[in-house]
Amino acid sequence: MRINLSLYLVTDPELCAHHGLVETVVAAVRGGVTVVQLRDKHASDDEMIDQARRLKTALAGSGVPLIVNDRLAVAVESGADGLHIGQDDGDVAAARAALGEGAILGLSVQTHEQLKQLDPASLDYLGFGPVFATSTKQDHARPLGFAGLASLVAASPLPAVAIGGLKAEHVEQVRAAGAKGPAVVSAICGHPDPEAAARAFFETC
Ligand SMILES: Cc1ncc(COP(=O)(O)OP(=O)(O)O)c(N)n1
Ligand SMILES: Cc1nc(C(=O)O)sc1CCOP(=O)(O)O
Ligand SMILES: [Mg+2]
Repeated sequence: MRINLSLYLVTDPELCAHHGLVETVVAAVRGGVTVVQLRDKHASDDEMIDQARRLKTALAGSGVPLIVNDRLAVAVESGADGLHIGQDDGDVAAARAALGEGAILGLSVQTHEQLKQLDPASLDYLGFGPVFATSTKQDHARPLGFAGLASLVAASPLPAVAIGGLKAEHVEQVRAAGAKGPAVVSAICGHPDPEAAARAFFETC
């Protein structure tokens, strides 16, 4: 499925708590976010299904798809538009079979080895990271830098976003490396004004 990867928001429960999850996402979409991923490592499946349904309702008519992080059952049960999984989050083919052809399926990639092993026919996009070290994800891989990112993008059979420590000031380098756009947590969710924070990613282009 075609997906606009210009500015990809990944939510964080603590950072979104200030304004509220739905309010933060709606503001960020007003600011130009084109994809939203619901990521919550501690919520139960039922809590996450409820959050996903509330976000789907809030995003209705915006054209912005809702992706669920990690949890295939939550993505299917909530009626989300897709799923994002990492290298250890389960089988891509099984996820595609459960989601159906019309859903969006993304995969995290850190190395060329992983790129060679993936099946592009089952996937819609890739997430390359981290570009920089970030305190948002404690167990992240070794930072790629922009040179490492460019090298992965050049070998990628699929469109990709870059993630990890990215701020508005990095947009040009992200695009110059060949990624479709940045995927961002703290620079938007942790900002006092998520709408303005999202908009800033387009003003630097
Ligand atoms: C867009 C995007 N890219 C990469 C990731 C990281 O996924 P993963 O490696 O599975 O790590 P967790 O997010 O599950 O901690 C992502 N979530 N989104
Ligand atoms: C969710 C996630 N995945 C990463 C990866 O490298 O795969 S880095 C990351 C967190 C990115 O948060 P921030 O924008 O606040 O740096
Ligand atoms: Mg994961």
